[in-house]
Amino acid sequence: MNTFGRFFRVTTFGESHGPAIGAVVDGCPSGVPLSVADIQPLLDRRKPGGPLSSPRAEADEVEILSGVFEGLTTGTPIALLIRNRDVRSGDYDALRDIFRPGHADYSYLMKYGRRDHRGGGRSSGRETAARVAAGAVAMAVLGGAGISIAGSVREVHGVSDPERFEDEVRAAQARGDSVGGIAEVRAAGVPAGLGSPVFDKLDAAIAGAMMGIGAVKGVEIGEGFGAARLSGSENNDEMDAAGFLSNHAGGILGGISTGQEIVVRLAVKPTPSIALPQRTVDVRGEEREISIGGRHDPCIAFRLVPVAEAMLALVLVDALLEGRAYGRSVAGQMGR
Ligand SMILES: Cc1cc2nc3c(=O)[nH]c(=O)nc-3n(C[C@H](O)[C@H](O)[C@H](O)COP(=O)(O)O)c2cc1C
Ligand SMILES: C=C(O[C@@H]1CC(C(=O)O)=C[C@@H](OP(=O)(O)O)[C@H]1O)C(=O)O
Repeated sequence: MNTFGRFFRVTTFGESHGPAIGAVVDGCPSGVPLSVADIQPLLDRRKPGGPLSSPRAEADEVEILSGVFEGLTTGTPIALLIRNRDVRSGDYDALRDIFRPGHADYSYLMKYGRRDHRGGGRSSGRETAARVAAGAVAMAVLGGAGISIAGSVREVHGVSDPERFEDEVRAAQARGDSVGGIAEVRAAGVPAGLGSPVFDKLDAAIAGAMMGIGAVKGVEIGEGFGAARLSGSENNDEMDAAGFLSNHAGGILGGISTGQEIVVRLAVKPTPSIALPQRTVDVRGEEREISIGGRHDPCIAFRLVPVAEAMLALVLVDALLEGRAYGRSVAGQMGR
C-alpha cells in the first residue's frame, strides 16, 4: 500500500527518475498555519548533495498545490509536489536486466513482473522526500500541541565517536564500499495517554513506521534489545511524587505514552549500490559480475534522520487525532 495512517493519512507517489514525486495528506485539521517555509527546512536537511551523501543535485523545492488558503490549512487534502531535476537516467542503462545485490531490483520484479530500473524507481530512497514533506505538515500540528521531534546519528560502522564518523565514511568510499549506522529520534512534550493498548500499540505503530523506511533493518524503543540483558530492578522505571526516575521504557508503557520523552533507535543497513565487484545474476538467470557506478550515498544513516523524524511525527499526529476522535483523556490520571 502507498498510504500511511488512519486519521492523518498520507499517500506518497512518484519514482526517483520520473517527472516528480509527492504526497497527499488527508485528515489534517483546519486552521493550522502552514506555508512552504514550514516544510522546506526539513526537506533541505534530507536532500542529496551534502558532503557525506549522493552528489545528485536536487533542490527538493516543495510546491503546495491544495489544502491551504491564506496561510491556514482548510481541512481538505493537502497535495505536495517535488519535481525531479537531476535524474541522469543513463547511469542505469547497464542495470536494466541485472539485479543489484542488496537493493530491491529482484524482489520488485518478482512481485510486479516489470519494474522501473532507473534508480530503483519507487524503491529509491528518493521516495522519502515525499514523506518528509508530509511529516513537516504533521510537525506543524504537533508544534501547536507542544510536541517537538529531533534526531541524530549515534553510530557509524560500529563507531560511536561523532568525530570519527566522517573518516569511517570516507574510508569506505575510498574502498568502493559503503557503511551502515544507527540513527536515533526523540519526541519531547508528548502527553501521557497517547496510543492504543493492544494491536495498535504506540510502539508497534512506531516500529512499523520506521521499518517502512528503506534500509531500516531494526528498531528499538527505549532500552530495546538491551532490556533482554537486564534484570527487572535495572530495567524498571521507578517513580516518586515528581514522576519517573529513569526512562528505560523510552516513553511508552503498555502501548500508551507515559509523558516521558519517546526514544527510538534505528539500525540502518549499508548502502547496497557499491563500486566493489560483486556476484549476481541477470533476468535470464545468467551469472554476472557487477560493479555499480553512479551517485550513491556512502552511508544512508545521515540522510535518514529527517525521514525518521517525519515518520515519528506522522505516528504521533495520528495518535493525537485518534485520542481526540475517541474523546480520550490525554492528560493522565495524576495531573501530569
Ligand atoms: C534516504 C535514503 C537514501 C538512500 N540512498 C541510497 C543510495 O544512494 N543508493 C542505494 O543503493 N540505496 C539507497 N537507499 C536504499 C535503497 O533505496 C532501498 O530503500 C533499500 O535498498 C531497500 O531496503 P530495504 O530492504 O530495507 O527495504 C537509500 C535509502 C534511503 C532511505
Ligand atoms: C536522489 C536521492 O537519493 C538517491 C537514492 C538512491 C537509491 O537507490 O535509493 C540512489 C541515488 O539516486 P540515483 O542513482 O537514482 O540518482 C541517490 O541519489 C534522494 O534521496 O533524493
